[in-house]
Amino acid sequence: MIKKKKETKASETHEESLFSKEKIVTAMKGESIHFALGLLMVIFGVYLLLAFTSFFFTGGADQSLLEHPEPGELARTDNQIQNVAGPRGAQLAQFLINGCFGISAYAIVVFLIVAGMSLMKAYQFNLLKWFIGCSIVMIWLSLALAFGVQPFLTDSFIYPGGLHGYNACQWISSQIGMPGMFLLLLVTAVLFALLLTRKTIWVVRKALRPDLSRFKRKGKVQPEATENSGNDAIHPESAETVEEPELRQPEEQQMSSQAVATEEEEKAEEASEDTTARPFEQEEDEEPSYLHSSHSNDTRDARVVELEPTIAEPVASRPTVTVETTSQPSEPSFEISDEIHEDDEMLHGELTQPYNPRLDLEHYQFPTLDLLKNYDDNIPAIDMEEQNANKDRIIKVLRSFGIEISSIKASVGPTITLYEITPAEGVRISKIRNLEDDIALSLSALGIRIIAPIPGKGTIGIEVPNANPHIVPMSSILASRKFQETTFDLPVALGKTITNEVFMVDLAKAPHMLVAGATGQGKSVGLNAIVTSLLYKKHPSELKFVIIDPKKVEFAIYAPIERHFLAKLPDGEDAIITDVTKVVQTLNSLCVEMDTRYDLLRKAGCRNIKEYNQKFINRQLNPEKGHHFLPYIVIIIDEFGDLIMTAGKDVELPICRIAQLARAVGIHAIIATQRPTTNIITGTIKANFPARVAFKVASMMDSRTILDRPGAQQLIGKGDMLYLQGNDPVRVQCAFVDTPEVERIADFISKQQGYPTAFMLPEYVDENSDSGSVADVDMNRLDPLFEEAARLLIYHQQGSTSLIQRKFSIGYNRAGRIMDQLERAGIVGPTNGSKAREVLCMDENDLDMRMKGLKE
Ligand SMILES: Nc1ncnc2c1ncn2[C@@H]1O[C@H](COP(=O)(O)OP(=O)(O)OP(=O)(O)O)[C@@H](O)[C@H]1O
Repeated sequence: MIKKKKETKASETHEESLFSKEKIVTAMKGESIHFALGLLMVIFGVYLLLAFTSFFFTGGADQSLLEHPEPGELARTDNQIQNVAGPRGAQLAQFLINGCFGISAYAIVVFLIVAGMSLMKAYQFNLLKWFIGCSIVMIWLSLALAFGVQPFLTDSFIYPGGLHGYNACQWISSQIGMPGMFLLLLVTAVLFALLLTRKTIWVVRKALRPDLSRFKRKGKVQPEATENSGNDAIHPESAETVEEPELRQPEEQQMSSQAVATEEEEKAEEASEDTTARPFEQEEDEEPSYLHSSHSNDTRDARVVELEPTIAEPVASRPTVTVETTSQPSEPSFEISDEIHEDDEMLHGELTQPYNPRLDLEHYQFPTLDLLKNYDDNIPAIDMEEQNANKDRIIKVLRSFGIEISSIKASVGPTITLYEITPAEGVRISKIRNLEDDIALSLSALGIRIIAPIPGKGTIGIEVPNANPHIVPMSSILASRKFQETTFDLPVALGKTITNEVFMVDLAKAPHMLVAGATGQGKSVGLNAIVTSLLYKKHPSELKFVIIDPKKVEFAIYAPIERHFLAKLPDGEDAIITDVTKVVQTLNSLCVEMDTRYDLLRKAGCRNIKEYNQKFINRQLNPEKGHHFLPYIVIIIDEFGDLIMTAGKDVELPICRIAQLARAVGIHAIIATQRPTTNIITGTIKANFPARVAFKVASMMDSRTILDRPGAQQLIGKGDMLYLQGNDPVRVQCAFVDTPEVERIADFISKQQGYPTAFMLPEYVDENSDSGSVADVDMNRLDPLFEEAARLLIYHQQGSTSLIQRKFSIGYNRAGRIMDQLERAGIVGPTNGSKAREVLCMDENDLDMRMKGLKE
């Protein structure tokens, strides 16, 4: 029995070996046939080359013989044909050049040699591409020559475009005229060039606009090389596929001068666009010899050292170096990976210029200053009488309390005059401070504020309201050089200081602002001034507002700019949020947005939005991996007190999260309240809103709540405010912008082309809310986008409805339905609070199987 088994086994082994021998023989035969065929093609190509070239010199003499040969004349040994390729070569040349394609028949020679070399495996070419390329060149050139050259060679024996070119050209010209023929040739040439290299785009652009400067990339990735490189190292046969010697340079070469690098990049780009391979000898010459030494049958000394200079960008320019050592007895593989962050990859190809976020709305015009009211005529001259009277009174009052002063200086602001007093020697500052009320009484004016001492100076300030205050028009602030030339990321022009200086803050640095003031003291105007100054400086692609207006009327004027500057929830009907439940959802959605942005920043290796956007602009981040230009988001919440009263912690918690974390990702909050009490402006909120704006408040307590000090109760209203950031508050007269002005600005913007919708915030699904069960989802009527959506989520490994919405430009409801179907199909997991759903399908194969199951 055992013996029988052994016999069977032996015979099987014998058969196997025979079989494999057969296979080898067949393979060898196949290879020989290919080689022989290739050789024939090359030789035939060379023969045609000789015939064609000789035809140009001898064709005239041979013409009559070729066209009217006596029977059997050409077959005779003493034929009179002068072509070096003999009568057959002359006939071929006569047929292919004059009879068919003219001079462009040389394309046949090129293809024959290319195809032959490829079959012989001397060089590797993509034959289909070469075939199509040669055919197009041949046909186009024959037309072009017939069109452009033939008319000038009327008495030559050669038809430069051949009969084909001549006839085709005649017919097309008869249909579309000579100019039409010319344009047709031009456009087909450009399209073909585009097919060959994307550089054509640049060349055409440059031709259309010569002052265009090419964005010099510092480096780029050749994704094909990156993807293949790992395999190349493991399978030597993959070395026979397309190789890019430039991409496999040793490190020193990588570090060569920028000029060389740029040249090489261009070469590499061309190489990647052209599938033409390099000769194998060339590869072996250029690559380190050990590159091909692996994976022979003898693995004892196999070493693979692979250099993948995937990225030539300076930060990530270090190539991944993988050293794999295998030996007998085998040693553990050893890998040194000087990792390049996946998202630091630079893109290449058609991306020749920095990304321009404004390009989507490239014709967008910023609002003009003439939309604002001009109050210039109203500025009153300094009332010297008033100034002298105030000075005398101050001196008199102080004297009556035994305080002598050595000098007094007045700075007249728009609504307040600051009297700067230098006390005589030996006068204690606290004494003056204690007399604040008495001085105010004797000056019989409200709103006296004593600053003792003025920070950084040894003087005491007494602020006295002007008898005739004048408003600070928004136009004067926005027209100021300071605003016009600002380099702030989010410039907020608040008004003018007491010394008539334009007062501006950078909201990006603020980074969150608390605005308080009793009713009617200028809060709404202040918020409008903030929004207006941002609208005058920012493009719709760079800034989005989330406006929360529980009073429902104050901010309705911004509704028209929804598609330009507003952000809203995917299912939000109005971009101006007035409903408390929507407020909670929106704030939570902003937290999701914040988390997503942090994720993007982390992947990109950036610390803040500015760095991130800069990288994106430089095309160092791959949009395919979810990267996109991030606009700043400014959240404006009016009547915050009302919200806290109705929604309490539901509002406070997300606000605090945003205030604590969102700065780096470009989300900034401005909250305004009439009631600056401690139950509304809690400790946590205060701690996270370092920039405070106080309009006049009702009591000293309120002032303390908002500014941590008294003073705001003494303001005079109408936009008189204190701005605190850091230690000392600055008194500012807020710029005035009234409703018709804002309406005009909104109208100006809304009339321009905008985005299709408002900026969509990510969805937020409340874990506790009663959402419909997925069991109810109808799987018999799958959405037409179901499969594509599944592939998208699998690719990104992120189960996000907003991703589906964005990619397919569909509404929230449809995206939500698709998501429910995906959950039901087991492709994504259940909702996961504010996070994206888990994708349960690992790859496309898995999906294909599930899809099959669904279709059955
Ligand atoms: N910066 C300013 N310059 C001149 N006048 C101003 C300024 N700000 C406000 N005012 C005047 O004060 C009035 C009330 O201002 P605003 O509507 O901004 O107050 P508010 O604090 O928002 O009040 P509420 O809380 O009741 O909405 C304005 O109609 C205007 O006449």
